[in-house]
Amino acid sequence: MATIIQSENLNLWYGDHQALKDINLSIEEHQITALIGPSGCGKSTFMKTLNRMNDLVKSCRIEGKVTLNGVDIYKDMDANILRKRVGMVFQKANPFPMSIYDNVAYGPRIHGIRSHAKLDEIVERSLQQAALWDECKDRLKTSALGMSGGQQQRLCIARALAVEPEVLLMDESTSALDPISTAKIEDLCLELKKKYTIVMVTHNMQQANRISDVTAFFLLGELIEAGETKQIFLNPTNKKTEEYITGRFG
Ligand SMILES: Nc1ncnc2c1ncn2[C@@H]1O[C@H](COP(=O)(O)OP(=O)(O)OP(=O)(O)O)[C@@H](O)[C@H]1O
Repeated sequence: MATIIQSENLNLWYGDHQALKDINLSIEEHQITALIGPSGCGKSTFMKTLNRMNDLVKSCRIEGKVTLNGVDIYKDMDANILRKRVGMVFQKANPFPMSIYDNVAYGPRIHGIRSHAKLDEIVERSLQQAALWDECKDRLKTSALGMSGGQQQRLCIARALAVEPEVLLMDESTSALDPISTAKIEDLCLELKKKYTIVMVTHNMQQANRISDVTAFFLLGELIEAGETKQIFLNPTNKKTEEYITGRFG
């Protein structure tokens, strides 16, 4: 197993508020890493440091290091290249107000792909990978906004996959979905990890337990404990982790 992303002594402030405190965490290739913890503990903030989404927040200041395959993403990597390699899917599906096809072709077009044949191929491959092709192959030119919530979220996954990232960040990507759509996305994640590395924020303990390989528990900006999911859920080292996963707070 190889480490793909590593955070080293990572500290982050929004103005005077320190939202991340000395986070050291390795993300392993082809694994699903779940970030858990109560609201406001820094899970999303940490995840956003992995593709520099916090660059967009003016008050945000970062110290420490995040590396992608050993390269410092804050010092030695262009943010656009980084975001192509580390894609993101948000809590609420956010398809662009355009056709299904154009949503998926959007990223590849931005990265300079013009050939219709090539774009057709990418759109089909990405929708296949997102387990959406069969449901929408006959309506590719219709608006993405006419899809169900679960379909829209899988479309956002297809859009992220279209630029062939290495890592997929998923920020509570099933929290707005019904159980059937959630199960579809969970199955999809298990399939996708063969090719990609997935980091997900989830409030759903069963979900973390069901599909992740590694679980990291955050509390008040600190990484309390990270380890193999089975161990974290069956035999956590830290009392606070145990209290959280058994629902005693949060
Ligand atoms: N853009 C921002 N500007 C200022 N403070 C922020 C910003 N984003 C997050 N924070 C603060 O940083 C802390 C961590 O927030 P973050 O969203 O990372 O938590 P979280 O664990 O993902 O929470 P939730 O589970 O509710 O999404 C919180 O105190 C939050 O108010």
